[in-house]
Amino acid sequence: MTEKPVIEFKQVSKKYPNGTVGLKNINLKIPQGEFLVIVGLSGAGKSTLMRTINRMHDISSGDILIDGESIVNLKGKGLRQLRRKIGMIFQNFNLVNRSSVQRNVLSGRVGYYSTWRSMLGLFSKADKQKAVEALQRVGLGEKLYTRADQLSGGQQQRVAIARAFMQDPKIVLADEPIASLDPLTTDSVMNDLKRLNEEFHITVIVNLHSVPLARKYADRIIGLRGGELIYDEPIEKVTEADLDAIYEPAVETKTVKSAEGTPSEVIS
Ligand SMILES: Nc1ncnc2c1ncn2[C@@H]1O[C@H](COP(=O)(O)OP(=O)(O)OP(=O)(O)O)[C@@H](O)[C@H]1O
Repeated sequence: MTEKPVIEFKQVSKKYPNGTVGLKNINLKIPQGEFLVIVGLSGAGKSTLMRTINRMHDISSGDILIDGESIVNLKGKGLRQLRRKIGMIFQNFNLVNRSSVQRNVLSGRVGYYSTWRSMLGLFSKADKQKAVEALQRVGLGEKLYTRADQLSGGQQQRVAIARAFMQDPKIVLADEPIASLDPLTTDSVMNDLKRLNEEFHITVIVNLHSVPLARKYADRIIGLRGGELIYDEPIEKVTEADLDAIYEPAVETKTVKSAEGTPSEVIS
């Protein structure tokens, strides 16, 4: 990789307070503008890995660099600035149901306002216009004044994408963004994410259970198992057999391609 990574994991491990291993010695470099899909069985550590990037989870050892700077000890203003440049999309959308679509989308902007201004909803004219454009970008321009809970699941997720876009993020993390959606809606949500990635060079990291979708949208696929990085390949090199191996039940010794392309033994 010649481009400087926007995100770098250096020997990152995470143990939860109850002793469960979330991540084990992860080394990973993600360049700006990549569409990275994380796959793996349930409990493999996909959400944990994603949530260490915006410090929703703290790590136990190692280091995580964003734009070349360690984020693991950030506090206060530094942490707020980090989170401002990282948008997050959740499986269950995380909208304020009783608020309008406009208010939900504008809330993506709160990192740029003082607490009292954002609590009073005192957003600038420019940001209100930006919200309209963000909604138009996801095909929901006419829903500005609709209450969030009057939208379908797919529409709610697209509002969440518009909200993330309002942050002017460098990175968008999408944690199983399509798990609650039907197949048709799934494509529109994935296409919205891909557009953000391609038009604005935003780094997008998505956790997916669907192998066909991972193949369709990813620039690169990484696989986790038991908190370990067991697979890391650009999409051109990904084979069905590789993906099958990642998804085989964790009962026996497997050989899976490693980041360097050399086979490594994985004992589950
Ligand atoms: N807050 C927590 N406390 C203790 N253990 C946790 C916590 N969150 C996750 N774990 C454990 O850490 C491991 C990794 O979980 P994680 O949610 O990252 O997996 P995942 O690959 O995202 O799974 P899924 O696809 O089911 O969402 C699992 O064994 C899980 O039970």
